[in-house]
Amino acid sequence: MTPYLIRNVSVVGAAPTDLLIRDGVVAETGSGLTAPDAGVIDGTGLVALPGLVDLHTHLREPGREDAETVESGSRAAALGGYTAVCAMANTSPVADTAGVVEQVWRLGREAGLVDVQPIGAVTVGLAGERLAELGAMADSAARVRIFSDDGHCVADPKLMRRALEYVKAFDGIIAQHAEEPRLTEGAQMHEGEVSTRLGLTGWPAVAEEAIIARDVLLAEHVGSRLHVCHVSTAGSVEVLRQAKARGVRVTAEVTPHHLLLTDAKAETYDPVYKVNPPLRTDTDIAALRAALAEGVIDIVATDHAPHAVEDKECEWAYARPGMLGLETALSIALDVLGPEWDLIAERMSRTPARIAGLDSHGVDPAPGVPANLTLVDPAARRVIEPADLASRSRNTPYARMTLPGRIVATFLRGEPTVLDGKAVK
Ligand SMILES: NC(=O)N[C@@H](CC(=O)O)C(=O)O
Repeated sequence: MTPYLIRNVSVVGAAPTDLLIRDGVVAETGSGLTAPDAGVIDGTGLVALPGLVDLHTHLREPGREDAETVESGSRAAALGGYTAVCAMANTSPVADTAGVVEQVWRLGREAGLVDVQPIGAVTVGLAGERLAELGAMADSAARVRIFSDDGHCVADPKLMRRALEYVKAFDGIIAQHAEEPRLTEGAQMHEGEVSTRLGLTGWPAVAEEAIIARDVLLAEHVGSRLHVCHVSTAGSVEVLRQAKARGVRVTAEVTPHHLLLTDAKAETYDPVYKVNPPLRTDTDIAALRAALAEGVIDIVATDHAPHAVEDKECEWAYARPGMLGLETALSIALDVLGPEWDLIAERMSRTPARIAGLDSHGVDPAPGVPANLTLVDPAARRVIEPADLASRSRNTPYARMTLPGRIVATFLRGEPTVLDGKAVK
């Protein structure tokens, strides 16, 4: 394993230092380090962050390998500065058995570009009718701790209660896609002034807020851990704020796109902007940004949702919801939060690693720490070209936008997965 000496790099925004990476760990830090056998990276002007951790990634394998594979999604993740991703269960077949989660976990190991931690389905086939084999998935080689029917809401309150109770035995988490299905029947976009003008059926904020309110009460009642996926409204933030103040064991994520883009994008009728939950309003964005800074929202998660061209480049009503996120998330965070490195490390690495129980991730580079880290050039600006993305899909909402920041290198257990901004394998 080649050692690497990163010279003069700022670790999470601190004064520049050298970092020696050897045998999978950060071996030494300090100024003027020497290591004749090491590859040298000039870190001047660069920021080293603990490798990013995504709690919400759709890798599409098994079943839709035309849209993404574990390998292509892992490569996209590494290029985005990630060293670990949690793979959502809405594959085909659904990841609702030990066999499927082990398959995804093994494919992640074979790709070797990021740690792939499978998320198991809560209900069989995501159908919302009976619990999947949560215990078998937890006991499998994949050691599943997070369960989610993401893409679907666990709408039945009794089933949600049972799921929360079941995972409590191993300190597991139910990650809820908060969407009351009766309130979003036929929904195409956020319910508001723009949907009224365009004549598209609306997805009201209350459909999300009602489920979060119910679920924090259920989690409180049974004393279990709840995670709320892709929070998108100001009202949801208030429900979460109250729950956290009461000590409910709830964590929440926001996506980069919900921090930046509004429902006004629907006026283009370009389905690249169709997503679940839908893009909301400026008021929601302001509340989400404040909640993220405060910690009412714990983390940024991408909800990277690759879709094949035929599922996306069609009429708005027929297009699948979802957009790419892994290769642009850090740039959007930098754009939205500014160079707040400690906050970025907290929300995109340390806290998601802690929630997911990925102990070797989310730790700031320091002597003896596993070398899972990424190097960012904050001064760089890049134009997003969909054709240049490593994802098999092209549905980025940031096409041809100029975004700040570039991932220069990523290391997974001391091995570079990205060097000079390019994937190593
Ligand atoms: N977030 C999305 O818009 N899409 C997700 C699932 C979902 O949450 O609908 C997907 O799997 O494509």
